[in-house]
Amino acid sequence: MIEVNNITITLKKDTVLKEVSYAFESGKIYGLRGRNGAGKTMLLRALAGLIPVKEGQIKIDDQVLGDKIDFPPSMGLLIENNNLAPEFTLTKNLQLLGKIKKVATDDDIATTITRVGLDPKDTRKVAKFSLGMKQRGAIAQALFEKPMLILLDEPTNAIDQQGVIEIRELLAAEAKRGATIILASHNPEDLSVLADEIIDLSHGEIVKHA
Ligand SMILES: Nc1ncnc2c1ncn2[C@@H]1O[C@H](COP(=O)(O)OP(=O)(O)OP(=O)(O)O)[C@@H](O)[C@H]1O
Repeated sequence: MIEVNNITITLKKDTVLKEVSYAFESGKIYGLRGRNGAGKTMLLRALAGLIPVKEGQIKIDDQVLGDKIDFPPSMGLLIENNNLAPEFTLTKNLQLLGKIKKVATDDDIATTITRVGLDPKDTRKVAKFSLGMKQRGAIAQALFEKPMLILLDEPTNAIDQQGVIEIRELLAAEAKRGATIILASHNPEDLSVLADEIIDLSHGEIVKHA
């Protein structure tokens, strides 16, 4: 359970999130909707522990972000550009990242790469990947450790039509596993097909949710 309690975030005198409160449950997919600059990415960043929250509070399973924990302990993240090292294969990238937490086996890595529609045996460096392949790789990076909180900014960007259907199925399966998924998207179909709840943001405020 993730609780956002009345957070206000001001960056360089701009209020980028204003009195935002929401409760996110496990096993559900939440869609963030709103115009460019509405605050979707800022909310994802705050949830990821990437922006200090000075007004209000975010609790991850009763632990306050920035107090007992700096980051959600079990989190998969895809925000803006992918962070894959271009000079390595995707498998090598995930193996290197996996060394920090040591929760994913080589089998988990291969399975996740297959699930995003790529080949775990591909010997090409990520630098040689197409845009859509890089995006699939970034989704694999967000999912390979089976995180309980998955934060995704525009996950289906650059992915071909058939791939979008596959990625949606994959995310639905992750929610079924029990993960909480919060995604920002400009694709109305991503939101209507995937989201259990849609949260509308405008000028940093939640204006509606359904
Ligand atoms: N580093 C920063 N410092 C100050 N303000 C910022 C910074 N980054 C973003 N902002 C501001 O925060 C507000 C919210 O931006 P955010 O990136 O969350 O919007 P968004 O809803 O994700 O938009 P988009 O649909 O374009 O991705 C915007 O007004 C933006 O100008």
